[in-house]
Amino acid sequence: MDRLETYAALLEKWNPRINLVSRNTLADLWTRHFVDSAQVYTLAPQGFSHWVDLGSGGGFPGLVCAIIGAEKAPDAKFTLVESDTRKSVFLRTVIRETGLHAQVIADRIEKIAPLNADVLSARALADLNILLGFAQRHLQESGIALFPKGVNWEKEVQTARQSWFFHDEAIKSETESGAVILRIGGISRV
Ligand SMILES: C[S@@+](CC[C@H](N)C(=O)[O-])C[C@H]1O[C@@H](n2cnc3c(N)ncnc32)[C@H](O)[C@@H]1O
Repeated sequence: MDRLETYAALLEKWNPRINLVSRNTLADLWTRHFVDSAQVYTLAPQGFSHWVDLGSGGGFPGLVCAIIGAEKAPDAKFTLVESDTRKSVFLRTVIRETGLHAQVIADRIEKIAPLNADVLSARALADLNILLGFAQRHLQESGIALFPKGVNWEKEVQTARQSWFFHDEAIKSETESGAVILRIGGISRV
């Protein structure tokens, strides 16, 4: 909780300058962003060792998961990929101020070397079809992808099946009616 409080204070301080979360969700930071991200952590497999969050922005869900992981999985490594330099500086600042075991790669997901994650997350980054391409590049064969998705998730899954084989489970979101977290594994091209 101390780490989350530090994170929240930095977010409130930096947000007017770099728009890490939309201004109308800042008042609702704890539910809309912290709890929403924390629920993703609960779906990760036991004993994971490298969690990669793509397009982290202000750190959701990756940084919140890294904060939980600092206590629940102290040996695990967290990597956040964010191409926007100013947002990366913010993420590194929170990591330093909270003493987390996490690194930030300030580059494009498509450009960097494969990260070999066993857990991969991404919220509000891209269509499932695109996300599966990212997952194929950065996730181990036996790894698990966790993608929060809005009410149109079924359509996204249907479309993605035209290009990808995968098994999926849709877990109801605790924070948004009709939304889910897709838990996906066994990803390969059709
Ligand atoms: C809509 S924001 C979502 C941020 C955060 N995941 C959240 O849910 O609050 C998408 C973020 O992904 C980053 N991004 C988009 N395309 C990217 C790419 N190809 N490589 C790395 N970062 C990317 C953007 O800079 C932006 O910060």
